[in-house]
Amino acid sequence: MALILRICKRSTKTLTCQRSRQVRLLSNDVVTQFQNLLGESNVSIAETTRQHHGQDESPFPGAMPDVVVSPKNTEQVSSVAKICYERKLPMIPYGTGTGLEGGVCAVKGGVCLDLSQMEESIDVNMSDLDATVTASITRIALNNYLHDTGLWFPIDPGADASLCGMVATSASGTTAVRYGTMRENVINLEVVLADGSILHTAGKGLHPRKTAAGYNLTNLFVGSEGTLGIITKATLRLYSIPEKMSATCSFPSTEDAINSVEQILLYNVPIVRIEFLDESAVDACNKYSHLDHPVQPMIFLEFYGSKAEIESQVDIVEEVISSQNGTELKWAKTTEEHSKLWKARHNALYAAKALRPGSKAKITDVAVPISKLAEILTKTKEEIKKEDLLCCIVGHVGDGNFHCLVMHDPSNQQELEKIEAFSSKLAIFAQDLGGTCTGEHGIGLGKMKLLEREVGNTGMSVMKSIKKALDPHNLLNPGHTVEIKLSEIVLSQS
Ligand SMILES: Cc1cc2c(cc1C)N(C[C@H](O)[C@H](O)[C@H](O)COP(=O)(O)OP(=O)(O)OC[C@H]1O[C@@H](n3cnc4c(N)ncnc43)[C@H](O)[C@@H]1O)c1[nH]c(=O)[nH]c(=O)c1N2
Ligand SMILES: CC(C)CC(=O)C(=O)O
Ligand SMILES: [Mn+2]
Repeated sequence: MALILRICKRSTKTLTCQRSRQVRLLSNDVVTQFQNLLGESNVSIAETTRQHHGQDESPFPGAMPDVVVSPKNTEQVSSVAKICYERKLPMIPYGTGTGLEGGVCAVKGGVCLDLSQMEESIDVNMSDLDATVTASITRIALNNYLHDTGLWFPIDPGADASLCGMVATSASGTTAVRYGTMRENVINLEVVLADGSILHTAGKGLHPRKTAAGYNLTNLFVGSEGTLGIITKATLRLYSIPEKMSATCSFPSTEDAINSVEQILLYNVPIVRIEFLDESAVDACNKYSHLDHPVQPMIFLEFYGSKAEIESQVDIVEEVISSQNGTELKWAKTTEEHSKLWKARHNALYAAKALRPGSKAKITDVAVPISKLAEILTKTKEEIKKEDLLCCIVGHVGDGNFHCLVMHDPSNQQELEKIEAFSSKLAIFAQDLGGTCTGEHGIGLGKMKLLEREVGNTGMSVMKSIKKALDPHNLLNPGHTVEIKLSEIVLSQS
């Protein structure tokens, strides 16, 4: 037991001095081994490269890996994993670094596998409405490729993330209310496991629309945040590109806006996007994206379908919003206006940060059952006022999911503590209302305790058993999501 305690203490120290850590975990011969395998230009120990790969778009301070390798195909990923497994080196998969929960921060050093340099391949089955992509393909690249086919992949987190990274974080975004999240849209995955073996979660080369064959291994990897395997290929559902129209509507209060959303959903209107912005978010977007909306709570809506279908949806929506004191729908009349509207929504993060130049944004991500949305938003607004926070709220309210963007000075400890407390309180509100601490951004570095609170001891112990079964040496993205401690590894091996 004494030995175990000593090991744990040392590992904590390594963690806290990550940023200034000079001594690398790697010996030169490992670097040479990677160079022989991948070619010199695909292995980097340059500080700027390591820094870039140890940081995502979250406010977490980055943590550099010891080396960044750029495998070109699945076999090379597998060979890298075999080396890491043999030498017990941490492996951190890197997609495009747009994550918002510190997922790529190499908190225990190790080998970053930059998958953006993998050979690009998109294999489309038009008649089956699916496509298989390699890990370097981003969602915009896929949609550009598909453009002339009349098909698209609709899951839209705003950022041009890699599709396999979106699988890894279980991403969603503005269109989930109609198309679901990554969870509902992945058919099969190719995954390199910790020891380098290659798994096809739904069987090699298979792409059925449904399956009841054994455990759902595909979904096990959705939201696994690099901690269970390295996703090298994903087979995804495609849809036909519909006709679309967008509009906006302002409300005197948040409650009126949210009541409208609830009713629109209850009337079963097949809305494709229904996004909420509070008055601070409207103000920020007006300034940043040169819009002129009244500074009041708003919803942005998008309708898909034929002219007649859209008309019948709009009839219901107009009736609902007028009963909730909403303004008349203001339509985006041209393609440019349509793009400008959604671009402004997707740039909400940058708009919010511009309210306080030089600030960072703490981003919350709770989701609650729709019936509790008005209640949690009211409580959240009260907290924001009480704590005097500079905060914008945006939300995929059709899914009961919203984000507070709280601007702060990361060097101001007092401010940081206040914001962390606000963020935890909000997550606990959500859980107590039957919701979750993360609708789409993941657990990453900051929400492990909240995950425990959410799934309970038994849930946690099942998650840890899965982690131990697939990654017995805790090499895959250690320090994130579901952590098995050194003591548990030592005990389980003795
Ligand atoms: C402005 C803006 C707006 C948004 C968002 C970001 C930004 C910058 N996001 C978050 C982000 O786009 C989302 O988390 C992506 O899924 C991350 O994909 P990357 O390829 O960038 O993964 P990134 O490289 O950031 O990695 C994220 C995590 O996944 C792991 N990972 C990456 N690729 C992997 C692979 N091939 N195999 C195994 N593990 C892998 C990493 O190890 C890490 O833990 C978001 N998200 C969302 O859901 N809804 C939204 O609305 C938004 N909006
Ligand atoms: C920075 C976040 C607010 C990004 C996001 O999830 C969104 O814009 O919906
Ligand atoms: Mn979002």
